[in-house]
Amino acid sequence: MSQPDAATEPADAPAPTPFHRLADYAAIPRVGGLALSRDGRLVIAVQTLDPEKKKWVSALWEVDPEGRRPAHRLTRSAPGESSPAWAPDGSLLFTSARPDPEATADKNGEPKPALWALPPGGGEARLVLARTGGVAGFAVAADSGHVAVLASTMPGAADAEADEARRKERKDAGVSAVLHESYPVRFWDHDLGPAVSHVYWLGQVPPEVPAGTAGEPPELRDLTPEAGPPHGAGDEISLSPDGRLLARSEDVPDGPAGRRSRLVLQDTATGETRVLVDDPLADIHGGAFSPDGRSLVCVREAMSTYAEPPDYTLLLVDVESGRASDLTAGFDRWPSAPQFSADGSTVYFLADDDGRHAIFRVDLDGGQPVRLTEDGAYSDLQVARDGSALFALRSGYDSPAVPVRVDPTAERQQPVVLPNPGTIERLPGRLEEVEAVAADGARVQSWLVLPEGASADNPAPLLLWIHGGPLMSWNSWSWRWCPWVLAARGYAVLMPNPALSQGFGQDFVRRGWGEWGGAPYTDLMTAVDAVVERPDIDADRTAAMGGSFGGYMANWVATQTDRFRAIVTHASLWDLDAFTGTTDAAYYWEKEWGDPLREPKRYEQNSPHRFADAIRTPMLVIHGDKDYRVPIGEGLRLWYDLQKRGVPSKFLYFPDENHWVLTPGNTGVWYETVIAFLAEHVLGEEWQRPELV
Ligand SMILES: CSCC[C@H](NC(C)=O)C(=O)N[C@@H](C)C(=O)N[C@@H](CO)C(=O)O
Repeated sequence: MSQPDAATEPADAPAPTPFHRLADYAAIPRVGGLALSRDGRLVIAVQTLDPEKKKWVSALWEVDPEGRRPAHRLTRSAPGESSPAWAPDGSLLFTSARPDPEATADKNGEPKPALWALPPGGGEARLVLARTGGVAGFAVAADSGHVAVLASTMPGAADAEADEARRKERKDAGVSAVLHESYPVRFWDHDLGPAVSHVYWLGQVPPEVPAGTAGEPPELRDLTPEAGPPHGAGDEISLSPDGRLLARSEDVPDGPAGRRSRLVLQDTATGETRVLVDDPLADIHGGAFSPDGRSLVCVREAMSTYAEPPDYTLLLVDVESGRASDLTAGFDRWPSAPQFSADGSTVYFLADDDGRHAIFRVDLDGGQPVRLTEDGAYSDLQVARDGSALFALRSGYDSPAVPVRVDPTAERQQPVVLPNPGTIERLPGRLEEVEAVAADGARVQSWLVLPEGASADNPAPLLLWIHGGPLMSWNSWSWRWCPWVLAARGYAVLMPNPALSQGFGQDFVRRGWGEWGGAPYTDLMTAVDAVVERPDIDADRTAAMGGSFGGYMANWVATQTDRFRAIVTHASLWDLDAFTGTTDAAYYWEKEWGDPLREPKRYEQNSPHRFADAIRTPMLVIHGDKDYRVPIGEGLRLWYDLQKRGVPSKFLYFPDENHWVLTPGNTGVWYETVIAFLAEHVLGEEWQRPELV
């Protein structure tokens, strides 16, 4: 089945949906962060294309929590606004790299995010705090309104002036080098050091000064003067409601080239610090205070070993004594993002469950967690202060993220969608949930997107999409991997959750632990086998695609079977040994794979590069040079190995994208190139080279 690509039709012909034309797709508003005030005002961050269509820019919009009035835009600036949080007086704090209208000169050079406040009654936002290295994040105390900020700081800089002077010294001397004495040295897409993150106490947001008057820069107190490489004071902070205590997850050395995180508590008046939860066998993070500030709930992530995958649970911690108890013992899912209820008697949290990312509730006085939502994937959970409602962002394959209201007392509910600028009116096809049974009896759940018109008379070509992680699952909307863009071009897209996927229990993860080429691969084939039996799917025209771990698996598929007509592999792992030594956090992988020198077995059995000679399927390799998670060496070596063997292949290389392709222009050519490659090999059409690459 082939459908005309609206992109090739006259530009003024109306497209049936925004997924038919990549320009329309890029222009869909994208809803991000959500924040609820104590008096029930709701704000979301919405990304739209800038006038030049070179980047997506985020602005803050107010949403009616009752769902009666349309959302309206609160902020407007070229660099955009993000990370909204309400202060108890009703002012709205956010970060933005917008210029300060009061500033006489731009001391900072390249604009960096600063802390801004919009007054309670609306009007002009004002600059609260700027730092040369930018404001990386902040926390507001729910009752007192005290503020703590995260800012990157040069070693030994006691104040903002010294920090600025040290940065200038390096710049003037043309020095960008960093001397490391600990592991790791990079994170995601940036180098670590020499500046590291510090936590500063701002206290109350200083009052506004009359227009035209130069206010004194606010006084900051460094709560973490000892913060050092590689990660400084971390990037996760929360304040007790009265602002007296600050909890943060702190990164500490754990064996040679290893790290783990622990929870520390600081007295914000004295800076005195004590370790609240430190477990040599676990990472501790995500601390949230109870409304009375006497307890904390946090996530304990039992570290994986060669034999066992990680496991997660929620800890309820007494702030005074540090005594911790397991709130979700026996719950065979991985809880995250916990929040107390308004009266402190319950904790709400999120967890992957059966192809969903649901909201759960667990009572402090015992009992098993209860699932509150039926379908969809939730994030940005907010608890109303009067206990009447929860607010969150909900997405799924039926919708991108939209703000919703959730009843805290109802189970397995469909939430109320609140008016917002990101709702999609029509999708180019339909969504089904399907399942298959593996040889060992395990159930393999999948999402199947079907294009309009797919039928026995007009069976759709099939794309197998393989998720990354691998410890995650297909359950939420992704703008980077949006199946509807392919459905609008006539493809069915199968998104299976094979062994190692989250939300199906610990045993389901164990099935694939250390054996990526085993059950995770055979589960995917089981899912494909079941779907190609359907009359509305064309079993002869299929392709496999994946990114990151999904790219690993796409490579593995290429070495194991010739059943697909094409393979697309993005940011993929090719040589597991080389990858483990060069990724930004080797310790994350070494636990599962073992020391590459002393325990080579798993590397040898599961590394696709060792089976390169078996590849016959045409491959599209995609990689970004700023990818420090799966470094570019993986893509380069894969490309070389394919070229040496004469495998029909193409390499879409992004010199300045990271693990993800994020700019509108590059996103457009990503989809264009993938669509052209699939059209050639799956649909048998002539190769059409995308114009701009
Ligand atoms: C919770 S999934 C594990 C994430 C993993 N973390 C580290 C420290 O390496 C990771 O980044 N895995 C990548 C190889 C990957 O597959 N990433 C996927 C999912 O995050 C992606 O789409 O980028």
